[in-house]
Amino acid sequence: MPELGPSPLIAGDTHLSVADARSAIAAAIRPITRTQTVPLMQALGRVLAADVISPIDVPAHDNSAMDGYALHGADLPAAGSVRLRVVGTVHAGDVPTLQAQAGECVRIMTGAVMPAGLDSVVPQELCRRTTDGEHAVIEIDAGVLRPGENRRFRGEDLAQGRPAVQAGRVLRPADIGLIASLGVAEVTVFRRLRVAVFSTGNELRDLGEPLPAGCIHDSNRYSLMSALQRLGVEVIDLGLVRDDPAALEATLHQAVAQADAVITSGGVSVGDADYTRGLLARLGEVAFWKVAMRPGRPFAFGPLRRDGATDPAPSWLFALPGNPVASLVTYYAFVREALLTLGGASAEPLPVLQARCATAIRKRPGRTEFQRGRVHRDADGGWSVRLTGSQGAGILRSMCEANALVVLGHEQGPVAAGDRVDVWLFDGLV
Ligand SMILES: Nc1nc2c(c(=O)[nH]1)N[C@H]1C(S)=C(S)[C@@H](COP(=O)(O)OP(=O)(O)OC[C@H]3O[C@@H](n4cnc5c(N)ncnc54)[C@H](O)[C@@H]3O)O[C@H]1N2
Ligand code: MOO
Repeated sequence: MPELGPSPLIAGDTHLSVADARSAIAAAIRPITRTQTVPLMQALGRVLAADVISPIDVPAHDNSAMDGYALHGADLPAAGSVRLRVVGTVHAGDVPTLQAQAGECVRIMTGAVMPAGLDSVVPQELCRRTTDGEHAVIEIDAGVLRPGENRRFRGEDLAQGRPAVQAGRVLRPADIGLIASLGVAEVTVFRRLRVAVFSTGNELRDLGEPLPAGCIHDSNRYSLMSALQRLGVEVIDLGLVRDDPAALEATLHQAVAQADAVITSGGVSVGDADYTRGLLARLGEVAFWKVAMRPGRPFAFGPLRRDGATDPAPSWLFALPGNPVASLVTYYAFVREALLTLGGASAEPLPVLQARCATAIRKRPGRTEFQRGRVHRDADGGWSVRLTGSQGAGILRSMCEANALVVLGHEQGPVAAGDRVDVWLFDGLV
């Protein structure tokens, strides 16, 4: 076995900025190409691989947006009021054949096809219904309706032949409903991304195992697998691996044989038992290691070769630091979007909110800092953020209490109480 000890931390050796690290990952990875066709009700959360082209206009006809009376906009009065004779009724699902002349209107229900020539609908509560001899009549005052109001146009939602939902979309409930509105029962999606996860460290014990002195329960694998579940990928749980180069190498081989990406935590720093980076160098290539950020500085990324595999694409290793908060922060900062891209999704930038920082924060330029905070709404309608206690990289509790990460940029200096800071909302992240 070749020497796999960690490289020493050389004074002055480079740390990539968070932005450069994100760009390097985005430049390296290519989306998977394999697709499959699934019934619509199995498509929620999957990544659409081909545009859904609308086979019809939606709605298929001009129709009413209200229960009321369809009329000629030209009949609406500029002043005073107008009386219109009701010459028929149209329900949703009817195909109206009647003709309404000037001064006439038609009782119409929401969703019913507009009778030919009529262009406006007055909601029933905005007019008065009376009679004129044996005829029903409505009376409308000036100013309650503009010509053309409350008519929905044929094809205004979707036009026949145009893409209704574009490839790359992670399908949400509204997308499923929209595709159903086209009568489309199956969609083409990318195959599910396969992501292997394992934790490294002699001190780690799994759930259900006794906890000898000096040991801790593995938490990283559980938080990471949970984040991956939310992302909709197929999670391959490879458990715990000891700080033993041979065991780590065997597990990496096992991971690469099955997975598009591999996420490890721990063993990526400069301790005597930190082997992950050395293995990445031997089984693939270290694209970069060490990012100018806190927490999360020791983070390695690169491709692992898949010797003998029919698929020429590498498996990408994201080697996350062991400290529980550092592993989650690096997941949010780098891994989440990378996996979305790898799975074929068009990566949308994360929503960033600006909030007033309740307290001062010490910060020096030259690295990005992620602090755990709780964002809340102020009485004046603005947003404020308060840090959630101890920010140590191992303190998971302050992460649980947070609903956002305060992100202090690379060049930023100290923050004074009341300054505006960028925050990433967790609900946009996971
Ligand atoms: N001399 C230096 N020491 C350290 C540096 C450094 O630059 N020079 N960096 C520090 C930073 S920052 C971090 S983060 C950690 C990361 O180190 P590793 O990725 O090698 O992680 P470990 O040493 O294996 O573990 C760190 C810490 O986290 C606990 N841990 C690990 N895995 C898990 C898990 N699955 N669940 C829960 N907790 C876990 C582990 O017990 C350690 O306490 O290195 C610093 N040191
Ligand atoms: O980056 Mo270490 O990430 O401070 O815990």
